[in-house]
Amino acid sequence: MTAETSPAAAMPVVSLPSDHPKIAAGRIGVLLMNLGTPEGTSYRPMRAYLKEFLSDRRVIEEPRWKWWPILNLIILTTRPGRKGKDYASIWNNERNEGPLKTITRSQTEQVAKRLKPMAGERVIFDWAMRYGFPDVKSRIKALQDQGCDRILLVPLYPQYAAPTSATACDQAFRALMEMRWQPAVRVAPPYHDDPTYIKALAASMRSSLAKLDFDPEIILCSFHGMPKEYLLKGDPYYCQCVKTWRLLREELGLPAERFRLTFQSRFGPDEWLQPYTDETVKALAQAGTTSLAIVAPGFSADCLETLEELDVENREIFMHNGGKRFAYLPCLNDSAESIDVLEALVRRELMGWL
Ligand SMILES: C=CC1=C(C)c2cc3[nH]c(cc4nc(cc5[nH]c(cc1n2)c(C)c5CCC(=O)O)C(CCC(=O)O)=C4C)c(C)c3C=C
Ligand SMILES: [Fe+2]
Ligand SMILES: [Fe+2]
Repeated sequence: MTAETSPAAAMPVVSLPSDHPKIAAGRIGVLLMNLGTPEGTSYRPMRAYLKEFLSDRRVIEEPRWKWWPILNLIILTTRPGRKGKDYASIWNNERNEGPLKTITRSQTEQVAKRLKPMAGERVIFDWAMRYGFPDVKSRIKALQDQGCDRILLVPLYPQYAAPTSATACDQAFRALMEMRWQPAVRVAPPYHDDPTYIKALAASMRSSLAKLDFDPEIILCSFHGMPKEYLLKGDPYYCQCVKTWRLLREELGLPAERFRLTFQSRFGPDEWLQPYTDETVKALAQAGTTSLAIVAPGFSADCLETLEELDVENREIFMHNGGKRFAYLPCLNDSAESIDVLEALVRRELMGWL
């Protein structure tokens, strides 16, 4: 006898109101998140992108009253034009987007393909950008609309930093703040010392080096920089970069003087993590190094900071100061090794959910 038919139950029957919304549930979302890229290379989209990026308190920690005039009256008048030209030189004209977007989309599609046998229809893979589009909020909402009541966030940064990994998660949590029925959320941890990542980097470097017609005297291992103050306040980024560099050096069997750690992309007058990539390139060339290669293991995908800053600007610095042969070794991008890394990470972090 069920509760509904029991004589004791002159009690009300449990039923949903007819206008109760039908909410899909039972699926799992995996959201790969990278930094972002402008929507175009002309002044307006460049300005919009830089304004969103450089207004983020995770990126620039200066007090608002101090930063607002610098950003709005100085940086946003000159930088959009100058950086727009740089973006134009690396732009994917076929798709009309920055390479970071093209590569992140491809990484997501390939990880989804690899995990299909395990994930079936239950797991939905998607990707988002912290600044610009597709934005994190709308993709989280889209996952929820498709029935994802569990979401794994995957910041595509091997080394954790507040201005990258944390701000991507902040944006995801802002989306959750607007939800009545929040999905359960997991965040993939940094993978700076994951053996799959180190082995993938070593394999990729060996194959890129084998294609060169010279054996570089020195290889720079260049990471994106950040203000030194962030390290002193407790950001683990620097230490994780150092560990990646050490493990990669050991994996490649290179001595420290031949495989050197540097930090690029300094912005503003404050001291950033040292040694600086551009100053090291110049000093090496001036001291007589004639052949140099640069690799950037902190970027999961090639972007402005690698294709333009390293392969164009730093190449020029090296050549103008007496260097003869220069090579930029590409990021893992959407190579099979890169997908090995992401597949292992996602598999591990989905444990217990699937
Ligand atoms: C000004 C402060 C910045 C901090 C701190 C910072 C940290 C940081 N950034 C990356 C990865 C990327 N940064 C990229 C571009 C970029 N970075 C900054 C500033 C800071 N980054 C700016 C202003 C820009 C835009 C370009 C420019 O105007 O110079 C990119 C490339 C995006 C693309 O579309 O190609 C990446 C990737 C990391 C890992 C990091 C860590 C501390
Ligand atoms: Fe940056
Ligand atoms: Fe840069």
